Order: sequence, then structure tokens, then C-alpha cells
Amino acid sequence: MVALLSEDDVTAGLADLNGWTGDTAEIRRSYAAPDFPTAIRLVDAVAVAAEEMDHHPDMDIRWRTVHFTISTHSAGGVTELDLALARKIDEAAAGLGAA
Ligand SMILES: C[C@H](O)[C@H](O)[C@H]1CNC2=NC(N)=NC(=O)C2=N1
Repeated sequence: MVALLSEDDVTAGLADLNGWTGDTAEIRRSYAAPDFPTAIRLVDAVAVAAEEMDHHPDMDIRWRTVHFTISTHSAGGVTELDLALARKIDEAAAGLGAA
């Protein structure tokens, strides 16, 4: 099973990401897309990445803003898998002009 990260590991991991916050329980970030269809495209792109990784974020769509919350359910908190998925989400968002 993948290991839970310490508070220091999570802090260091968040510092390497752009705009993500959180703690040892979960990490989160919201992106504003240019419009609603683009927000849905972001969700779709993240769905593809999540399936490839077999690691799935919670996604909450509010018009053109998408809120992502990630933790590793099986471990009960934040692991390297969550930081890796956050990087993938950042890439997808950048490609769609969501920030
Ligand atoms: C069987 C399958 O690998 C697991 O249920 C996966 C699926 N996606 C998952 N996603 C997340 N975020 N945490 C998990 O523990 C998890 N487990």
C-alpha cells in the first residue's frame, strides 16, 4: 500500500505545485476556465488522466469554476499519488487556459 506523507512532505509537495493548498488529509485547488464548456473539457481531460492512474479526484463544477479535492482513500490521507495527480491536473488546466 502507498505510504501516507508526513506534514513536512505535504508542505514540500505543495510548494512544488502551483496554487494547491491542503494538509495531510487532502489537497485542493480551484481553476476558473474561460467558459462552461471549457470547464467540462477540463473535467473530461482529468477523467482520462485519472483512469490512466487509477486515482480519482473529487470534482465539483460551478459554472466555469472547477474545484478539485484529492486524497488517497485507501491510505486515509495524502500520498505521492495525490501530488502526481495534482501535477496532471495542472497540465490539463494549463492546456485549456484554466487558472
Ligand atoms: C480498486 C481501485 O484501484 C481503487 O478503488 C482506487 C480507485 N481510485 C482511487 N482514487 C483515490 N483518490 N483514492 C483511492 O484510494 C482510489 N482507489
